[in-house]
Amino acid sequence: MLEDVKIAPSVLSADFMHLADELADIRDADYVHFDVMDGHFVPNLTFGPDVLRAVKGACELPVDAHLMISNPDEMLPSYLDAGADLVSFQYEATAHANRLVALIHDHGARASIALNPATPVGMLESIIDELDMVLVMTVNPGFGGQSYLPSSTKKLRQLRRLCDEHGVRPLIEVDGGISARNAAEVTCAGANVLVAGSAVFGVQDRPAAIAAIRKAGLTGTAKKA
Ligand SMILES: O=C(CO)[C@H](O)[C@H](O)COP(=O)(O)O
Ligand SMILES: [Co+2]
Repeated sequence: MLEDVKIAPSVLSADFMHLADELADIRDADYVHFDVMDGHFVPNLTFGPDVLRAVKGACELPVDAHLMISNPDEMLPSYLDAGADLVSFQYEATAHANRLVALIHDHGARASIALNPATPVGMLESIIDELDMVLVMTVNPGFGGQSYLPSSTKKLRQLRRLCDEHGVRPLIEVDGGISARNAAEVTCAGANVLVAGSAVFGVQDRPAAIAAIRKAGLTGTAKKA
């Protein structure tokens, strides 16, 4: 059976002055990707829990919160209370990954760990069975509009192998530099949730951009099957 490909446009690249209209434009997507940056873990600052709550109220898509923050242990509850449906925290930002995964599950949300490009997938060996998703950063986090790091493709295959060895099938999300041009490459390597910021919000026709990325991604899925 062919695997589905989910599209998660990142509001990092949206027009913040017209966020409600921007969200209406991506209703064909599967998630809204919400990048939280704190100016410490990454050299950029974006939005907090109140904006997440507003986004949640203005759109019907599940909110896929990506926390690029140094203190997820302290801040995670605020994002869960604000309505995040799926939460990724960065592996590099905590010594208590298991505790955070349990906290997310206790709130009824889905739990994910994000790996920076320099963090090997082997770090997930002892926790992979507990995860609903793994987010593979395909650029160094902090900014939209960067180019896909080619080494990510091999890493996705390694992650797929790790999941196979454990007999688990978490979602595999790729984030950074994804477009219709490389969607097939990443899905063929194992990704099934594609974050796209500039490739969606950087063009006029967002529904067409989402459809093009999905179509290209499905081509890669078919090759893998
Ligand atoms: O987490 C992120 C950056 O740290 C963003 O989700 C990502 O960069 C999306 O933007 P683009 O598709 O333009 O690369
Ligand atoms: Co992100």
